[in-house]
Amino acid sequence: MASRRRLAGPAGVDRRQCRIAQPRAGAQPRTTGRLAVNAPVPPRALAPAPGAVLAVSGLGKEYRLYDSPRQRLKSLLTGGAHHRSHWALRDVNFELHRGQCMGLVGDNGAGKSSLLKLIAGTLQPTTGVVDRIGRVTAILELGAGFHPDFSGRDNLRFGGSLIGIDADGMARLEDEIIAFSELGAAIDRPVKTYSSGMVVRLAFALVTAVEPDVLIIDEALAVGDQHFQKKCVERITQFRENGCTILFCSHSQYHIRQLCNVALWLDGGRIRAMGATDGVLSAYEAHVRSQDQASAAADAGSQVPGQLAGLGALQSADTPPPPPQGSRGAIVAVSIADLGEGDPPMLRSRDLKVTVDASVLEGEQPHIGVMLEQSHGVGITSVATHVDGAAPVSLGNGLWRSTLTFPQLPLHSGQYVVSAYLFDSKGLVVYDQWYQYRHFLFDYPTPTPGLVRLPHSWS
Ligand SMILES: Nc1ncnc2c1ncn2[C@@H]1O[C@H](COP(=O)(O)OP(=O)(O)OP(=O)(O)O)[C@@H](O)[C@H]1O
Repeated sequence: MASRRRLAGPAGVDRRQCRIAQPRAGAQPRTTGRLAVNAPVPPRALAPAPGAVLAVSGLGKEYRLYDSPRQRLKSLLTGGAHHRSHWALRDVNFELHRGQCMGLVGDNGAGKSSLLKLIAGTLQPTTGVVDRIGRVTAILELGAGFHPDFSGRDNLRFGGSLIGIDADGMARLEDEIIAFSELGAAIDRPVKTYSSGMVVRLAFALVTAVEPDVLIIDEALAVGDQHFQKKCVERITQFRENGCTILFCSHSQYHIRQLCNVALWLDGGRIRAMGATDGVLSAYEAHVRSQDQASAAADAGSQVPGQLAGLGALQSADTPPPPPQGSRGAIVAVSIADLGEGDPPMLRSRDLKVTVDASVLEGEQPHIGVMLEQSHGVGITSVATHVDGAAPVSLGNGLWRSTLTFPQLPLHSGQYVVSAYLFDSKGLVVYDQWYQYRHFLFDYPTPTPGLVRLPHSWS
């Protein structure tokens, strides 16, 4: 079922040993459409190392920018260079093995989507190679490949053929795909009558109907309602447990921490860090915080020192945020016991006791998480009921409560902030979050340098 065809939206390629670009030593630039394909000799072996299912070597992507359509036409007709060059990716190298799940993070414009499209094969590299083994399925622009005048069912058959599901395969899978999409009778209506959520459900159900060897997901969890998100995360988790290799790009650090064992941070088209998820995300979060503080300082005017401006911006978050739209649950209150007066208030107790109240739809069993940070954004700890084998207590009428206690809070004097999270029953989907909601001061009588007071002994 090898196929070189591409679906403009959800894309899939079913190939054994699929290679996107073959570099030739000393090759002259070859022009295909607008893209010059001139892959220099990559720094490493071309074939993935034993056990690797994906190898990216010396990968680069140049976009050509024209000032006007006229310049573009002139360039095509004369072959001359009438463009400005923008390198979205430069010299990207990594390998992924079977069962690895890699989260991709980076600022807007860092090159994440370009990298995923190059790996999926919907974009050609300017330099370097991508070597892949087995069936590669990409969930990029969900639903973009559907024809609006055809019914959902017709689109399934057409779209399925593009990702390597033949007529017999589709006959076997159709019922399951329609059931997952929950479209019911609407499956026989033209796609142009669907809401965007319905299109997304159909597209996700189709492209994940057959488990791939490599699954590429670009922000798929950001679309659709929470019920759909939950089903997506469960399916992705199942694939991961079965040994599928996953590349997952998301602005949700929570989902990356949940799903991925390695992470890659792209910065200005280059790899800034790659390795165990926690280390890479911590470094990336510190970078995001320093950017936030710099822009808060700029907003607050030059008379406010940088860090104080950042704190001011964080404290204004003490107003409860509105519940997320179409939500299956929402946090309704977050309180800290024994707070004094002042802004921020002083914690009068030695213990930190945080109570989170949440409301969820009937039949839901939620979980609750709490994150504690220094107020200028240095993380201290995150805990959650599902991780600790605990559960919130039902107060009736869909209301739930968890109280978290840190006895003898082992921190030094300083200003701290609490964030609260509401999760689904498996701790996979974030229903609601009150990020950096409650600030407080803590006073420890003996001033010593450091972040925490760890239990310790001398000998
Ligand atoms: N078709 C294109 N033509 C020209 N420039 C492009 C094109 N697609 C992307 N770019 C540029 O390449 C850079 C990387 O874009 P890309 O979409 O890969 O980044 P990203 O990390 O996915 O960003 P975001 O998080 O905002 O989606 C950006 O500067 C972008 O403007």
